[in-house]
Amino acid sequence: MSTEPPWPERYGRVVLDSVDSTNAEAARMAPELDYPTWILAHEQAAPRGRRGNRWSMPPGNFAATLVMRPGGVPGWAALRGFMAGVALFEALALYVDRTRLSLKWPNDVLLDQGKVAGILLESAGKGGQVDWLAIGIGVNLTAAPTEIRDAAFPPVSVAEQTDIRIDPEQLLVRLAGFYATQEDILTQLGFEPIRESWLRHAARLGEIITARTSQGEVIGRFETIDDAGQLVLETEDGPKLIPAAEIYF
Ligand SMILES: O=C(O)CCCC[C@@H]1SC[C@@H]2NC(=O)N[C@@H]21
Repeated sequence: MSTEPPWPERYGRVVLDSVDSTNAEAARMAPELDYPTWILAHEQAAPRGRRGNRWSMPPGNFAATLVMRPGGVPGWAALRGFMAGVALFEALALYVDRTRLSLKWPNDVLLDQGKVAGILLESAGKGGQVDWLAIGIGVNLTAAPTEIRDAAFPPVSVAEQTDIRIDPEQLLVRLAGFYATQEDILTQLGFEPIRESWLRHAARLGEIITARTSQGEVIGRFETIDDAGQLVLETEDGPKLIPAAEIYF
């Protein structure tokens, strides 16, 4: 891959040797932000994962956060997790055979059925309006963390699964390009084409899966995601819409 694509217009870029967490840095930068900005760090001392979990970042892995002030209601901002998932899928597919990659709802990337990347959305706002949104993306490029949290989806890394070495800064340029395209699609055509792209790469679509929610488990056929990104399961009691859950295959 010799030619470097251009950095997308109207996006800033900050590259740090080390930080506590790129999402924490995003929150600090947000009040002064003029335009959406990618923050990449080569080291994170306190990376965070979804649901209050810690995220582990062995050296050489990818850690970046896109911080923006998109305005609008939280549900609309949350669609950007799917946009980031599609963009990350496309960026990784420049290096790795795309048939080995898939998207696990809501926004993990799987490589050979193991978790290779996770996305953490954090936001703040008031009066029902989003003030800022941080889309934090971690990709196991060189090594998977050794502490296995989710035995159903053991962490894997690109290097260990494929022998392919990806430079984090090079991946960022490609990811930022694909992400900017997703924003253009959202502006011009709405969420529907993004929903369709996400579904094309979805893991286990049409199969029976288990969603573990705060109210218990729901088992059903993974039919689709709706226009708010909710999981739609066809269960014995009819269709169920699930806004938040961990899913198991
Ligand atoms: O739990 C998950 O699946 C989401 C993990 C997200 C990790 C990334 S690494 C870059 C950004 N900064 C953080 O502190 N977390 C996210």
